[in-house]
Amino acid sequence: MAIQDCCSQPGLRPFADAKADMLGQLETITAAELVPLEQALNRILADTVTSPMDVPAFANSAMDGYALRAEDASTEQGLELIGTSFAGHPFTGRVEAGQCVRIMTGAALPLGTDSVEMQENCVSANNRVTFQQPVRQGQHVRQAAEDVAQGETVFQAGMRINARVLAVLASLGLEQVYVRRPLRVALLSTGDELKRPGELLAPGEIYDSNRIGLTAMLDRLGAEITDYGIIADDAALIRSAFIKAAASHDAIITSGGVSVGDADHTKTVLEEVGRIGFWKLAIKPGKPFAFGHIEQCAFFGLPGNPVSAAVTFHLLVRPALAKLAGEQLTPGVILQATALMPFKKTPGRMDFQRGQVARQADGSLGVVPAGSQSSAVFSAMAEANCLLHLEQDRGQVEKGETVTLELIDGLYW
Ligand SMILES: Nc1nc2c(c(=O)[nH]1)N[C@H]1C(S)=C(S)[C@@H](COP(=O)(O)OP(=O)(O)OC[C@H]3O[C@@H](n4cnc5c(N)ncnc54)[C@H](O)[C@@H]3O)O[C@H]1N2
Ligand code: MOO
Repeated sequence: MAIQDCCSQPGLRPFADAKADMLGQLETITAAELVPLEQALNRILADTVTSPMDVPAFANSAMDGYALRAEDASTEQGLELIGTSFAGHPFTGRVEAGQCVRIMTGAALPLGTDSVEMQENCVSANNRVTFQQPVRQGQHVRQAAEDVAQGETVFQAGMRINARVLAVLASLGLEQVYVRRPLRVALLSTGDELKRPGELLAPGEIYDSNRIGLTAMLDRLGAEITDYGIIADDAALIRSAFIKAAASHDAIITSGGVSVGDADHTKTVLEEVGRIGFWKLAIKPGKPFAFGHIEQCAFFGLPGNPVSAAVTFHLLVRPALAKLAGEQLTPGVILQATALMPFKKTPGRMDFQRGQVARQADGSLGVVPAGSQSSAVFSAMAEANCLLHLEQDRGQVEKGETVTLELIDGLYW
């Protein structure tokens, strides 16, 4: 008989249901601004991007060699060399039958030619070039509009501008781009026990690690962060911080104080000054996660346990911020792998255990736990490269069973 999970409780909200409910309650900001490309990295496109031009704008060579008419390549006495086309300095004349032009990679294809042969396959002497093999029509030519055609939709609104997108925007000649304004996010840690790294710890105190980790993730997502620091476990202080932050932010993110202890005020204050969307989910880690609103400001109360805070940020806050920002979120990479060791689990909560996945000698994917699965052990989290998605009703995973997992390496955290 399965041992009952000590922390499973009836009435916890299933993850998928809560997430869908949350996303349904969030409204996307509408404000957009025109920014120079130099400032557009990591911003969200507010508009569809259509190309103002063909890219490339002209047919050009993919090789250093000779431009010719393909059918002329077999001419025994070779072709007359009549000029050179450099990138940025096209050959301006017209090439007639029996003639060719020296051409460099990226140089415009001269009028009258249709193909390029790389110089390694040519012999050039006394202003004549002979070709050692037949030339296929159009070979080594990058045709106009081969990359992007004028008027073509290149990117949809909602795309996050990464370095690759930025380079494409530049290739279209765009100097500026319409993006949504950054989200304004207020961040705070609650807890009498918290000190900033560098401060001396009194007995019973610990360092606030959640805030710097959450700041780093929010930074990577391009949010404008207001750091409210550490707020003591005092309902009045928490209340005034929430009210102040709600007036000028799109979202408030807190960590700690969402459970049921005597010093846990976050959820109670949220109920008082705002509205709770939900509290307590059938997930592990992160059960006491609280979502709601204060006025128009979205509220995300993350549990204090560091692993719970990071995992619920990824599972819930990340998609919520995408909805607020109008970002089309690219789905995570979900894979199946074989458990190379058992993963302890009891039915009751969907469990996002931290794992290390790697390709095995036989080519299959195998996964092992990334150290302790305690939600207080963050060092194991730092070693993980994946999150297992173990269904709510599933029990212990035995060695050899297949599990679903999500890659987390290389993301924003
Ligand atoms: N009777 C019950 N107790 C608890 C339950 C429950 O259902 N019934 N749930 C447990 C679960 S699950 C979690 S998760 C935690 C969440 O608690 P809180 O959100 O109220 O967080 P705190 O109690 O304030 O802190 C928990 C833990 O994390 C440390 N912490 C807090 N903030 C930070 C920070 N910024 N950086 C680093 N570490 C932090 C804190 O010192 C505590 O050790 O509740 C369980 N209890
Ligand atoms: O939900 Mo808590 O995060 O299990 O420790």
